[in-house]
Amino acid sequence: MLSVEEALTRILTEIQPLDTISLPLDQAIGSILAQDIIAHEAIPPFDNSAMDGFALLSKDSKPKQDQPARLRVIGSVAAGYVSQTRVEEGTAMRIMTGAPVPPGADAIIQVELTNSDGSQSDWVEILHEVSPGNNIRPAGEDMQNGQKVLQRGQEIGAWEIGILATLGYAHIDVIRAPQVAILGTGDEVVDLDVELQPGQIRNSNSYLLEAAVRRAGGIPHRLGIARDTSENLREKLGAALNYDLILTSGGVSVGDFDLVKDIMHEQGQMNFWRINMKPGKPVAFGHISGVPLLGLPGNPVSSAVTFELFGRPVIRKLQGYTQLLRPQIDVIVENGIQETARRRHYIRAHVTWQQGRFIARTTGNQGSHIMTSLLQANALLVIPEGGAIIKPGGSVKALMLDWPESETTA
Ligand SMILES: Nc1nc2c(c(=O)[nH]1)N[C@H]1C(S)=C(S)[C@@H](COP(=O)(O)OP(=O)(O)OC[C@H]3O[C@@H](n4cnc5c(N)ncnc54)[C@H](O)[C@@H]3O)O[C@H]1N2
Ligand code: MOO
Repeated sequence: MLSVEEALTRILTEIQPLDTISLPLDQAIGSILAQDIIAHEAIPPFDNSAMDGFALLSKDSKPKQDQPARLRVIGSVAAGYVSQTRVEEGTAMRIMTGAPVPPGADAIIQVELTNSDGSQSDWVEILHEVSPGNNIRPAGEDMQNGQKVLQRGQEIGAWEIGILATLGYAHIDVIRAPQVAILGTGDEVVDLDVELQPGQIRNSNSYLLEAAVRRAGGIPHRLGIARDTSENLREKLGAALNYDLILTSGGVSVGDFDLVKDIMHEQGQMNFWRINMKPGKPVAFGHISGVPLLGLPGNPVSSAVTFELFGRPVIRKLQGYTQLLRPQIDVIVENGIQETARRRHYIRAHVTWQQGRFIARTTGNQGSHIMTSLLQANALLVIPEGGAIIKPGGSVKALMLDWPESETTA
């Protein structure tokens, strides 16, 4: 059986980032840039005031015979307007934050350091001496015309959106999000609007996977449920060939109706089957007609955990991300663990930061059918192959499911 690391490497080797599309800026959050971003203008575009106050000649701010300099106020300039009037020696102009510095002035003094007769006053006393450039934000101080500000391959977050908007990029080239087909399998599995008959269960996996795919940045499409016949599975998978990735759940073990692997052999290729892990051993990976297919196990927890470990990195790589894997940290296991499994065990746990340490508490019954073991689980404790006994207060590695991906390879 493959190790988790081998399986990940074999999967990711087969996956390459998708092609580029142009997106309106307001839809680009979370995408990876497919172009370098060059500033085609200086930012700020013009010298402007950092304060509400007065524009003046700095040399006019010197006290005269111990008396504050008194200047004639020749006008006012608000943000959004350009003053044509020149500030000459002995004069000052009222100015607001963000307004262009009027010609002639080489400094701004904030209003709190002046004295005047109010907003209509035609004089102002300068209570502090200022140097040239005081409170002036020069053109190009932030970004210069021609400067490369963002690089191809960078993730677009809210701050990048702000910079792109500042530079006037209304559309940008990004790597497109993958279209992901999700197929449930099994004669026992029915949709949510159907009244359960004896022996039936609801198709929870497809809904969980749909949500998880969306959270990973993919565009999910539930393609229903394939019955346990080769014909029906073939037909349903045939409808999935226009997608970038196919996720199935169920039908990958050794039962009489576990047919996903057969169809992969028949219509494409199976790269591997089975990983030395619990939950999630029977994962199968390959392609049909060139479309990558990740066959996840039917047990709900196995399906959820293997999606996090393998499906999510695939969706990220398709989107052009290079950081694909969640970080692992050392945590203290509050309630201890006794584990004898031969496979590597991923135990659902809730990790919190308490008094300077990360403390993990496992989430109860770890059966791969116990969906409630996923509730509160923000981490998977990694118990090595062969098992381990960890006393209460002992330490173990935890894969942090709610920390941003920071690692590139397995
Ligand atoms: N003889 C063996 N039996 C099993 C083995 C094994 O090694 N030898 N492995 C077990 C393990 S581990 C797992 S995991 C499961 C995986 O089986 P499949 O992936 O083939 O899944 P199914 O048999 O179709 O279903 C398993 C379980 O999950 C429920 N299920 C299926 N689809 C859904 C769905 N869409 N939503 C919710 N629940 C679903 C299904 O009813 C079954 O209870 O195999 C073990 N058996
Ligand atoms: O691998 Mo199965 O997921 O242990 O139940």
